[in-house]
Amino acid sequence: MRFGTPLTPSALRVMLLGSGELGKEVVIALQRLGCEVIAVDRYADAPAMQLAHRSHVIAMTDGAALRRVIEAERPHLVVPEIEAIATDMLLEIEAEGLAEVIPTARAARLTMHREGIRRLAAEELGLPTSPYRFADSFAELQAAVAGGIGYPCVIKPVMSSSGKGQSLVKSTGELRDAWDYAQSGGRTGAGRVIVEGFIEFDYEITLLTVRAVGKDGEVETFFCEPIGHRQVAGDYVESWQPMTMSPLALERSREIARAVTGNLGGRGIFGVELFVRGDQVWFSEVSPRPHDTGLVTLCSQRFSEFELHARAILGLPVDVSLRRPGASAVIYGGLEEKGIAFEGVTEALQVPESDLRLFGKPESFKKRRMGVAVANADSTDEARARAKLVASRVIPVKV
Ligand SMILES: Nc1ncnc2c1ncn2[C@@H]1O[C@H](COP(=O)(O)OP(=O)(O)OP(=O)(O)O)[C@@H](O)[C@H]1O
Ligand SMILES: NCC(=O)N[C@@H]1O[C@H](COP(=O)([O-])[O-])[C@@H](O)[C@H]1O
Ligand SMILES: [Mg+2]
Repeated sequence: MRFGTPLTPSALRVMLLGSGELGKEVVIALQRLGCEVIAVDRYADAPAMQLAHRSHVIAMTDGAALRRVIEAERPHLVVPEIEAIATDMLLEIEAEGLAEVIPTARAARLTMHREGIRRLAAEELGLPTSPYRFADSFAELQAAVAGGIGYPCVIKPVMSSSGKGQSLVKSTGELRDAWDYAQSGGRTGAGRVIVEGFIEFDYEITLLTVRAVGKDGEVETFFCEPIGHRQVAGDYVESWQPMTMSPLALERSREIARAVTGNLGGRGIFGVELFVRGDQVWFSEVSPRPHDTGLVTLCSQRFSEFELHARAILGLPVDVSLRRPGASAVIYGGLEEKGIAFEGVTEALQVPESDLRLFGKPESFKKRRMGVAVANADSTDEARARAKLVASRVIPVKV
């Protein structure tokens, strides 16, 4: 990769498809390494757009619109930041050599859709997963549950994230509402759902896995320390690193992560989501990009997951070492308002070893993630208490 000067013909141009809080940190990391960054998303003034050299608002699921913006900007690298993108067009763009897609267009296509990644993991790679079926109608959903998945089960749109459209269903009476919610709650509208058998896990982790060029010039796999996290209604509320695991569970987690990221290929960071009970490990899903639970690495690692992503995609060496135990806690909007303000920031940052990100999203929703608190301590328990205290002191208010 040749590093140049932004806004001149020598620039190394990187286009982000998706410009949320995760992309914002990637932009910072890329710009520190002298890249020219173009941010794209479905709405104006998205967090990463507020920093990028240029930005574009398009429907990223519209292939023609995606091609137009890539042809106009001619980025060297195209970096998906969200799953809802016209990934068939990314395959074409990669095949034509128009731009390099991170980590690969195939990885973006398989993971945008729960069916693609689930069939790859369970049916091709033979990895342990929850039992699952797909359904295109309420009748098919009923048949899938009656035909073996049973209760409790989890129902999700095939294209969604952060728990959007997801329900935990405990009995037949709740099935209709779950179907309706999956039809209205996904990121790209109605359609197919996955129904998964519920895994009674002891805990769940994200294993950040980096594919980056190693000492001998070949792509190697690096594992960050596991991240523990807690989810409410399918959305992450807090995470911590390192998560203590049995040696066997950690080894199995790494084997699964190596298998799935090795198949997806390319360079970059992957968030491999795993459920753990005792020494047993199940693959849940994978993001071929930074992961929300990995926000904790802003304080816990030598290089955050965003810096690691930037380094890996630019072909630079990585260092995945932990710096100090840390934790993150989400700050929700709590309000349905545009241009909200935040009170209590001074008090929040009086908590020892703490820090804060306010993402700058132009509009708040009750359950929209608007910021995150991070904190370090000697132990993850103490770091969690600190991060939660910081988050609780930040109060979103209407202006
Ligand atoms: N089959 C399952 N058994 C038990 N818990 C589950 C199952 N599927 C999902 N969950 C719970 O719901 C959470 C969110 O599920 P999942 O990761 O599939 O959704 P998502 O919308 O892709 O979330 P994100 O985008 O934040 O990763 C999981 O982290 C887990 O806590
Ligand atoms: N679990 C995936 C995830 O956390 N993605 C992050 O949330 C943003 C969308 O937020 P929004 O829905 O508030 O616009 C995405 O752009 C990405 O940064
Ligand atoms: Mg998930």
